Amino acid sequence: MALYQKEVEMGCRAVRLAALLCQTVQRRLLAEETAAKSDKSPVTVADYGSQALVSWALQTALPPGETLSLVAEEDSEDLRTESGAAMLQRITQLVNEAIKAEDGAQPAPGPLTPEDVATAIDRGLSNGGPLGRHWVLDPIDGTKGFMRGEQYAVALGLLDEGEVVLGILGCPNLPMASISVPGGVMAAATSGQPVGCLFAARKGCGATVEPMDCSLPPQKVSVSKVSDPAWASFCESYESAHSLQDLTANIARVLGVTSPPVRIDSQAKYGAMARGDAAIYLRFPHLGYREKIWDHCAGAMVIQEAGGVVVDAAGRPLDFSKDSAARGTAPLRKLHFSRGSDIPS
Ligand SMILES: Nc1ncnc2c1ncn2[C@@H]1O[C@H](COP(=O)(O)O)[C@@H](O)[C@H]1OP(=O)(O)O
Ligand SMILES: [Mg+2]
Ligand SMILES: [Mg+2]
Ligand SMILES: [Mg+2]
Repeated sequence: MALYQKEVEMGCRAVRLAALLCQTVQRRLLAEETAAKSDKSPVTVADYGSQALVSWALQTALPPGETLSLVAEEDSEDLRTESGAAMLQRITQLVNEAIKAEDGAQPAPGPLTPEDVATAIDRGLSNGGPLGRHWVLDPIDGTKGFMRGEQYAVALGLLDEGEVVLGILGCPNLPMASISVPGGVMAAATSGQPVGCLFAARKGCGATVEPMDCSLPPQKVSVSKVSDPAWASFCESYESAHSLQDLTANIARVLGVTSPPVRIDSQAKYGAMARGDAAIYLRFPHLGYREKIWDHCAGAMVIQEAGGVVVDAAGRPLDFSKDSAARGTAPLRKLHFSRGSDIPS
């Protein structure tokens, strides 16, 4: 079997399963399904449920005795408090429903308990690092977009000896049709093509996209061939709190970019760019914010395998292998992306 083929299959199944749960929650998003973490960022039952499902699916796909190493965004601390108990119950119910919907059966030896779900979530507490294999997960990247009913991604990468070897992006609300059309996402969503994309990239093997609903086979994707910035479109965060939009507007102006920025949430931007919907992604977080490896690992791999380049503001490649006590952090304070290295930093 081709290198990492089994891992791609494991990862795609895990991401599809998680996306199923996210779609269920997004359809009936209720106030009580949302909470605020200690850093004040929002978290929903779907963030936790998605992480529990990916962790459970990956662990059960490993040979008996092999332990999963997972670096993931969420942990069960708040769910284990008295006030978190009801949320944990709800997550457990959603997780079991998603497993049943996929398989038509509950897992042996029976439905997962709240304790099983909390344990699955906490499997994401690995520190990662340069040795061995580590899966890297953002169970919902773009939680704010998810809560608005817009774009988000289930983002799963795999590090092997410090190198990213797999990237899988489930984007349940991204249309299969290009969004670089007048009317953008809304127009693409009503074009008759399916909505919901699964991007997968394996080191040295290129990147593919297929509909989340499996209605078409995977097809190869490649980044935009536009080399003149005057014809390039650039994308950035929808949330101005996540990136310095004044700065990116200035950079775009200096480059001669004429079209307005495409603003969508999450690593869905990397997916859209991998198939050429935009040519440049500029991201400059506000001072003091530290990017996490799960926010870029899968997306950067998809872009690289689609022929693009992802670098930090100094033009250096991103390093996802730092083993850190402050889990998951990587030296990505400022990030920009382009097909070449011609953007001033
Ligand atoms: N203050 C912040 N600055 C930059 N990025 C942030 C900030 N707060 C959250 N994020 C992360 O930004 C990403 C959203 O990307 P975008 O801004 O491109 O839509 C997510 O990874 C989100 O985390 P989360 O995974 O919790 O949603
Ligand atoms: Mg978050
Ligand atoms: Mg994120
Ligand atoms: Mg997240």
